[in-house]
Amino acid sequence: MTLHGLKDELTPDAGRHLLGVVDFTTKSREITIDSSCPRVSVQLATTISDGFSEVWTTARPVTPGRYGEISYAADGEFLFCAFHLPESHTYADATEAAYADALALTSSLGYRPFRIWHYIGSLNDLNADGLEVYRDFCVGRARVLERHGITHDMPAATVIGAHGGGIVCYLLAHRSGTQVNLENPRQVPAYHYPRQYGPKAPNFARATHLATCDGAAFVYVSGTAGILGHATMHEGDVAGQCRLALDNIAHVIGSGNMFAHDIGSCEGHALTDLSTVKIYVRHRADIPVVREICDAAISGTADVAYLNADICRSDLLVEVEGIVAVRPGP
Ligand SMILES: O=C(O)C1=C[C@@H](O)[C@H](O)C=C1
Ligand SMILES: CC(=O)C(=O)O
Repeated sequence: MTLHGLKDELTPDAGRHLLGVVDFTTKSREITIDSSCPRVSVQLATTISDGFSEVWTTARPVTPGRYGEISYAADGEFLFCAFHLPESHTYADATEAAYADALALTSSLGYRPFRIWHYIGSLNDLNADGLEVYRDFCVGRARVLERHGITHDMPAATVIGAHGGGIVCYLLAHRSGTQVNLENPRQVPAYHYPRQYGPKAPNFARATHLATCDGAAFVYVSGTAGILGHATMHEGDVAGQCRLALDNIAHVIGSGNMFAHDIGSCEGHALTDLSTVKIYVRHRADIPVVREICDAAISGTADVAYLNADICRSDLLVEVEGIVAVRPGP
């Protein structure tokens, strides 16, 4: 399974099969299952030309399906699934129900999630009860994880604002790979964040290393911001936050952290090893500054997308996620 890339076209390479397609586009649409896999839309492009598709492919034939509100496709080793919650006055209950279905689906089919993305409209606005929408989402997610006894072992994740359209969640899961969820010694684990950030802490790893059954290996880096410990740093300074976010990623994927998590040959990776990067910038006017900093740090051959989006704390101005292809698969 691999990320075919951030593409304008969906044609997979010869011998590959579509597992899941995520359209970053200008309007929210219901999830469809066309041809063989779910097609998800995230309302995060300002113009059609800004849009792109995140295309996940696999070497094995894919079988699509639905489980309650969850659309999915699986090839026997990898699974892509997604759900869309319509705009609502509050989200905790609907998040709890949909997350429960997603975890029930993956575990009933014998898959383990290794990367999760969530895109949430009005992320920093207050819900009908006066709670920030992101914190409302975290309450719903926490209820399910606490019921499943999942306290520390969620994989890499991203929660980012969308330009509308309720909540879109999609995830990747595997059956027989070797998964190690990574933390960053310079940051408090999200699941230990103090209550000043919300009634229920977020729950995700800073990154996930996956060695697949096919001999490939990847590091999936969570949405990463300018946070040290649990505190936002460089308030009001988008360049400072961007440099710290990149430094946090460099620490997470570096040799010291690989060694600390007993991963393989403990080889480390650098920002120039990131092959696919999505960069989220709160203020559109800040994109040029962020682009100058990131383009200088990331390889010129990487697939990079810059998106104007809200971020899960109102004092955060930029967030970066990425993938390192440690060993390519078949
Ligand atoms: O709540 C999350 O899962 C999460 C929030 C942000 O810190 C970042 O996008 C990563 C994950
Ligand atoms: C807020 C954020 O980006 C984090 O918890 O990493």
